[in-house]
Amino acid sequence: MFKLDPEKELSEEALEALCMSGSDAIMVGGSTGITYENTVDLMSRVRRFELPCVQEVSDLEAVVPGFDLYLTPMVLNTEDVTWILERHRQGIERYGYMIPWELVVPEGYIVLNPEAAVAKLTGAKASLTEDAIAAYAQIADKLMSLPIVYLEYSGIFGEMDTVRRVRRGLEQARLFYGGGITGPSQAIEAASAADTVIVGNIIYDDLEQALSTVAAVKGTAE
Ligand SMILES: CC(C)=CCC/C(C)=C/CC/C(C)=C/CC/C(C)=C/CC/C(C)=C/CC/C(C)=C/CC/C(C)=C/COP(=O)(O)OP(=O)(O)O
Ligand SMILES: O=P(O)(O)OC[C@@H](O)CO
Ligand SMILES: [Mg+2]
Repeated sequence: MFKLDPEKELSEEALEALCMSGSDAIMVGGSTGITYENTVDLMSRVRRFELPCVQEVSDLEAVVPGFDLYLTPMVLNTEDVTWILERHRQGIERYGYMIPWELVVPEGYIVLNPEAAVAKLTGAKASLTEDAIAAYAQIADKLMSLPIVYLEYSGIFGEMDTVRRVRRGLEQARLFYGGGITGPSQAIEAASAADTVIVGNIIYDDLEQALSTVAAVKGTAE
């Protein structure tokens, strides 16, 4: 899945290449600079193509009707309750009966790069032992019954042994991996360790490398 950041510029050609790449879906989201306007704009551009388009909700001002799904992060490794349930309470109070609950899917986020914007924003305690990471994942899977555990290494390529260990411990949750995938070999590694891989920043740094991850993950590379 490609994660497109509404704050960043993307040419029509680049967007078309991403949407026609064979990727399973486009996720729209980012941790900073997300507005209603830039989200609507990106959603309507992606909507010209047939693949599913999901919003990863990060700001209450930027909730946009019309996505296929709403992924809702809950950051598990922060002590700031804002990012676990307070924004969510505010969202429910604000949008009430307009919320299409059948389209809302919570994600148990474990933020693992202390330098990432998301770690700073949420005050995540991101320098964790492997045991602690595995324990957070078990909380998401077994205590909270969250359908998605997201290992978020945003900006750096993570420790694949840790990703594999987390996945082995999950009973019902799907494991999302995101962070530092800059080409096909890392995409293959991550895809063999997790259920879903998310490719973000490289889209804006080297589009060809980003595109090459799709065939690599799907095993259709020449
Ligand atoms: C009416 C309607 C259509 C409603 C649907 C919306 C909905 C789900 C309503 C239900 C109410 C509800 C549960 C709302 C939640 C609202 C909310 C704002 C929750 C907070 C989410 C959260 C924890 C945000 C913190 C930041 C975060 C985890 C962002 C995720 C994306 C991410 C990590 C991007 C990477 O960031 P990037 O910008 O790329 O950073 P780098 O610089 O590191 O690259
Ligand atoms: O931008 P990168 O490092 O590819 O990470 C992808 C995604 O997990 C970010 O939320
Ligand atoms: Mg990014």
